[in-house]
Amino acid sequence: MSTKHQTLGEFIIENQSSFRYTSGELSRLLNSLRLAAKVVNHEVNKAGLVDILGAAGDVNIQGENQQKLDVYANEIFIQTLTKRNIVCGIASEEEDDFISINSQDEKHQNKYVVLIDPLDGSSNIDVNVSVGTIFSIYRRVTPVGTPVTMEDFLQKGSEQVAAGYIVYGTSTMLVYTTGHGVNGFTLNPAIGSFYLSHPNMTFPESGTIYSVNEGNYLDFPLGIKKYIKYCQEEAEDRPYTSRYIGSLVSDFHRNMIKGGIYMYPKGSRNPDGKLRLLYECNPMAFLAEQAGGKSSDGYTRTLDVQPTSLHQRVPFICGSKKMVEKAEQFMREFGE
Ligand SMILES: O=P(O)(O)OC[C@H]1O[C@](O)(COP(=O)(O)O)[C@@H](O)[C@@H]1O
Ligand SMILES: [Mg+2]
Ligand SMILES: [Mg+2]
Repeated sequence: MSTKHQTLGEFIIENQSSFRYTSGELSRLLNSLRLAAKVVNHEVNKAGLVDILGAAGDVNIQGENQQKLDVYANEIFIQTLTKRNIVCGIASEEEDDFISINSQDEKHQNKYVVLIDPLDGSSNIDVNVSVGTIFSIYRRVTPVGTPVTMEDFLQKGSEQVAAGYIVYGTSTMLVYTTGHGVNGFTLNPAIGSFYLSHPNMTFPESGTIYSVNEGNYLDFPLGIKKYIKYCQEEAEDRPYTSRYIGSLVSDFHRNMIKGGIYMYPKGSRNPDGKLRLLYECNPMAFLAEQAGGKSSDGYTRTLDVQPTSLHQRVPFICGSKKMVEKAEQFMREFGE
């Protein structure tokens, strides 16, 4: 059967033997994320017709006004994973603390924890610009059958067993890795199935697209300012194009297909950067590296950063290998 006709469900089963652990549990977990993605996609597509736009009225632990779709997506992913007795713990951008889930089946103790950004690009929800969901999966480190602890979540990104995102855009795609390359699946809304549309996705080694919120330019470290000037005035392969959607998932997806770099540096408003290490930077860094790209905070490889808290933020540079290396060179030369 040509891969183009392969559904995500078939692909997961077929590739199960390549997983680090082959108990079928990770396959069931990925299938649950696939299901939750379809439910959220259904709601996203009719945003504007149903009462899902605007603020929900609460503020999350990040101090951000939660959007109704943030709350809805958060509930759908947590319910879907909890009801299926598939994970032993969940951490989410929209939850202050991690959720410990006891197995409903004595004989079967779950081994995986999931960290999610249920709705990425919240500022774009009300203006019909593409948004996403990001997930990161680890095998727990504490004994199976005992309640999960913070230790199970504060693992280095290099320990991820799987990571991915869903982009709710002109089409809805689910893109993920289990450490054996990156594959993209497009949802056929008429049938309600994801099909393998982008096998073995890879970052072009270099590109001419840079994605950064230049509105914060004055605040940027000198190294980043110099790199942006390099893109605009010095690079041999000019002209470069500035493209910034304001949804990490969408900017990353475009740059992975066309070649480019995404940057969210630190600045006076965000002394540690804005993006969250555990459920934004680590999963995107794992995908980037699996697709031949690169990711760091300007100095340290993102996946080597030892997490210290659930919602910690880090500076983030991610994309085509040569472009990230160039930006790192400017950071080493000019620093903060
Ligand atoms: O508006 P800014 O400061 O440029 O930030 C945009 C960035 O913040 C985010 O929206 C943060 O993610 P959330 O929407 O999940 O909070 C990223 O998707 C995006 O790249
Ligand atoms: Mg986000
Ligand atoms: Mg979010």
